[in-house]
Amino acid sequence: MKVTVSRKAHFNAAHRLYRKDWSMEQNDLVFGKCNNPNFHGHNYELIVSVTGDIDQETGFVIDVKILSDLIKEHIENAFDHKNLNLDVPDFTDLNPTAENIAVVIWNKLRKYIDTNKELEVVLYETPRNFVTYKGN
Ligand SMILES: Nc1nc2c(c(=O)[nH]1)N=C([C@H](O)[C@H](O)COP(=O)(O)OP(=O)(O)OP(=O)(O)O)CN2
Ligand SMILES: [Zn+2]
Repeated sequence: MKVTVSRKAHFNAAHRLYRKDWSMEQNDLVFGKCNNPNFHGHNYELIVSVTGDIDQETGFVIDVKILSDLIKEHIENAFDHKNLNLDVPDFTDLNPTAENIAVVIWNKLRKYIDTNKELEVVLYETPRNFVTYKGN
């Protein structure tokens, strides 16, 4: 019997969507206003879900406090009030799209979640735009 436990979190961050190897014109064409050289910001909303069997002794799939602490330490502390392009090494050579941010978050958390449990990341960049990554 598999059960999913989810924890919500959020962080504010600035970013610019562009490729260093493209001209300004090409970046404008593809990324539009998101290519603003002065950056722009989002209030990101994150939902991290862990799916697995219920431990018969504790009744937990995963202790939500442990999940919350993992998100705080590895995601919020790294991303909150940061410029993703300039302050976060993961995006030095990776465009900080919602898709790429979700994959980076998943990879950061995966190593702390038991291998017999599944991990899913849902990242809202705006109230209407969100992406999902499950590791494949
Ligand atoms: N596939 C993706 N497309 C876009 C991404 C992305 O990460 N993945 N990101 C952006 C920009 O970051 C942009 O800032 C998104 O904002 P916006 O288009 O303004 O989104 P809203 O939901 O606020 O806008 P409405 O159209 O008013 O709903 C663009 N594309
Ligand atoms: Zn944006």
